[in-house]
Order: sequence, then C-alpha cells, then structure tokens
Amino acid sequence: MAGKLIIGNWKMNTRAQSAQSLVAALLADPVCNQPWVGVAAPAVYLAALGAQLAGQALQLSAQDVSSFSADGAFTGEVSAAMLRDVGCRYALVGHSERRQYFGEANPALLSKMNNAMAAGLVPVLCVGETLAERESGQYLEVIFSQLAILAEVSAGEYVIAYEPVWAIGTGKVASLEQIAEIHTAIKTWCLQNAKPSANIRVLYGGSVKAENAESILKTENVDGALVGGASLDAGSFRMICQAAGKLI
Ligand SMILES: O=C(CO)COP(=O)(O)O
Repeated sequence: MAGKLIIGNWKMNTRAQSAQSLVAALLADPVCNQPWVGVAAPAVYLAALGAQLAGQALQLSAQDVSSFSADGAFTGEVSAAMLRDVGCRYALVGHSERRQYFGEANPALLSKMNNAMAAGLVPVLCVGETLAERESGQYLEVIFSQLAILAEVSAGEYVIAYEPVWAIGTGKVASLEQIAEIHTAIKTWCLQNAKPSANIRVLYGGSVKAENAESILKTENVDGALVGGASLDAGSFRMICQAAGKLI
C-alpha cells in the first residue's frame, strides 16, 4: 500500500461511550474509514472497539504491548496475542511518555517489538529527542541509539514514528527542515543497519493539527502522522485524514 498512514493516539482519554461515539463518527466518514487510518485507544476499550470495527477499513491500535509473550503470572500486562485477539493491527512501542514515566528502555522495547511482530501486529516504534538533547546538538545520536533495537529485531513489518518530545502536546511543531533532516537520517540509518522491514515507513508526531498536516505530510520522507490531541476531535482528525488522502 503506497501513500500515508495516519494513526490517532488517544492516550489516557475517553470513556466507553465517548470512545465508541468517536469511532462511530470516523466509520461514518469515508475520508476516515480507510485502511491507512488507525486509532490507538486505551487498552480497556480495545475489545469493544475491535467488535465495532469488525469488517471495516479503519484500523485499531494499542498504545503499548507487554514485553512478556507467554500467558502467565504477569499481573497487569496485556500481551501481543491478546491485542491481536481483539482485532488490533498496530501497537505503539516506546512512546516518549512510556519512556519518561515508566522507564521503558531498549531491552524491554526489543522484546515488545518482537512479541508484536510474532503475534501478527505491526509495531510502531516511537523515537525522539528532548529539548535538552536537541539544544546540545546530540539529537541524532539519541535517535540512532533508540533505533538500535531495529538491528536486532526479528525480520518483519514495523513502522517508525519520529516524535520530538519538545513538540508533543506543546503546540510547538518541528520545522519542515528539521522534520526532513530527521526522517531522511532515520531512513538512511535503517537502510544501513536495520533488519529489513516490508517497507520502512516513518511517521511524524508532535502537535500535528488540521492546519499544518498537509505541509508536514508533503515533506520529504514523511510517510504519515501520529496524531495526539487533534485525534480526539472527529472534525480535526478528519481534516488530517483528508490532507493525507489527497497525497495518495
Ligand atoms: O504524542 C503524540 C502522538 O503520539 C503527539 O501528541 P500531540 O499531537 O498532542 O502533540
């Protein structure tokens, strides 16, 4: 499938009713009910949304996946097989909020990537530098060290999302030059170092909105977007999908 991939990351938002209403609005809209559009919903709502999305084009994503794969005594964990069982196609891995608040780091993230792919999910590995790392000029080293697990993953399909931490939820968007630089560097790094993926797609995330989506999506080596806040509003998300749809 050529073209863009748009995933809305709802983070820790919605309730059962509002989650189902949001999905119902997206399903009723041919601009959004597309196989290249997905929603990453809270784990507790995935089963209901999976049932709602059965047979539809719109895809379901988890926001995380366990680093443990076998069923067993791992209290609180949700395995890749469980996510697949309720209809997920994607799982975010290593979102900066998971790295920041839950101490997630490369060894566990490698297991998450492998478990997701083994279960038939497409993991979306999130990478990105903090403001301090950008200002110190070390941002490429930081991103390459986060990508390093891709040299070790089992071969399979995965997606990468570049989300500069300083652009998440802040309204500060990376410039198109900054985005092009990093996306090109990520693809070059992957070609040289990563296990081959079916096709390497790099999404941009960080304050993507209806107003800036088209210019970001047109930028060199940007294969889609991971949308936070704007994905909670069907109208805003629709405009982002519309911008992507024009570029397919
Ligand atoms: O973290 C993000 C998506 O995963 C980006 O969030 P915002 O679009 O709210 O900045």
